[in-house]
Amino acid sequence: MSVACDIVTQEAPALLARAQPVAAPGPRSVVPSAHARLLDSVAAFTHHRDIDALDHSLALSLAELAPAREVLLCKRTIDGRRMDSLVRCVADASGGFVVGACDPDEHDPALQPVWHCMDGQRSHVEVGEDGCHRLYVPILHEGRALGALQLESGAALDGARALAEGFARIYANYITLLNESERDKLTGLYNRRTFERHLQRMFLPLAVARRAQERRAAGLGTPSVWLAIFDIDHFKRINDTYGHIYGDEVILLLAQQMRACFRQGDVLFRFGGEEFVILLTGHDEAEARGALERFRERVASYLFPQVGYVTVSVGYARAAPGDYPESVIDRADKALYYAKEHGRNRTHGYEEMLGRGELACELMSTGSIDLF
Ligand SMILES: Nc1nc2c(ncn2[C@@H]2O[C@H](COP(=O)(O)OP(=O)(O)OP(=O)(O)O)[C@@H](O)[C@H]2O)c(=O)[nH]1
Repeated sequence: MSVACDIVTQEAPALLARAQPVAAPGPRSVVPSAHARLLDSVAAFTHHRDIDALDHSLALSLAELAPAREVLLCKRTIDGRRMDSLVRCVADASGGFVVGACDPDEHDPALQPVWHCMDGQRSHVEVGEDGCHRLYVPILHEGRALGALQLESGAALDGARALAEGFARIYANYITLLNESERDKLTGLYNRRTFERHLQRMFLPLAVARRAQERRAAGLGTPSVWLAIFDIDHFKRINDTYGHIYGDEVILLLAQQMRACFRQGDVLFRFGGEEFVILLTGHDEAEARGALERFRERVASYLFPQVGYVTVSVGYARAAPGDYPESVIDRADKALYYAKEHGRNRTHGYEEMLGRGELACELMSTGSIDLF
């Protein structure tokens, strides 16, 4: 089986270095015992505080210890309806391993057995007609499948089953803790420190190719990535009038409106306070603007308990491959500032405003333009 992968450049070299085979076994007393190797692997992968690095390390540890010529680690979204991420670790010709992150496609027939393993929540071994042995192990937490592992080998993998199940249990506990650290506690949206990783993911070549393919099938052009920033208008007044508990409830309900309004592939963040960010794709500026305007109107017509009607101002900008996260945030922020300055409850795009010459004039008159 083969699943196309983008190699993640930051992590792979370090992991590859660790994956090189030992040249020759030394005297028996210095060869680490199986237990010591196992503990070493667990210590190595639970050392990571970054989820991508953790996923790579788990796949590599299993490939080395099982041993397996290929390990897939597939995870699904919190609502369980889509695949969220896929990591593939595969043996290369030199005896080492290559680890890469992929853009998962739940319709890919090669991934159906992994998907079924999550639904079935049971591990099992299969031997294919090609003589290939495959072990499937779900990653379970509190009765829910967070994802699944697939190990592939030319030899029987029954002996690796307990090992993979044990790793899956440790991983489930650990990833739950890490997930909590990546989410905003009040809303459950991603927090700011995950933004850079999500922005990079939007530009993985396979993610771009897949979006382009979906769009072509729908008769549309290749989409761009857009970053939008929302800010609740006069939120201080809400807090001052109704108290912080009602203020928090507005934030919570706004996050629910975001989830209900945007598409599955769009990524939602709370950056802090009453500031929210969305990474969304749109075929052109009009499409991105349309999605954001729908959201703004939806919020404006929603009756918040006790507080009444609340509005948001929106600024957005196009994100290009290689953009520094701070630069694209800064562009969207300038458009948001313009929306705030021109009456609030409005949506403005950085490029559209630059095109009309509005933003440059505005920023020069307020003295906030960056010349360098
Ligand atoms: N309830 C609640 N309030 C928060 C939270 N984080 C920030 N705030 C409050 O949000 C308010 C933001 O006020 P400002 O930055 O003056 O902005 P604003 O009143 O929304 O005005 P504009 O943005 O100009 O429309 C402050 O009163 C903060 O104390 C939070 O997590 N919960």
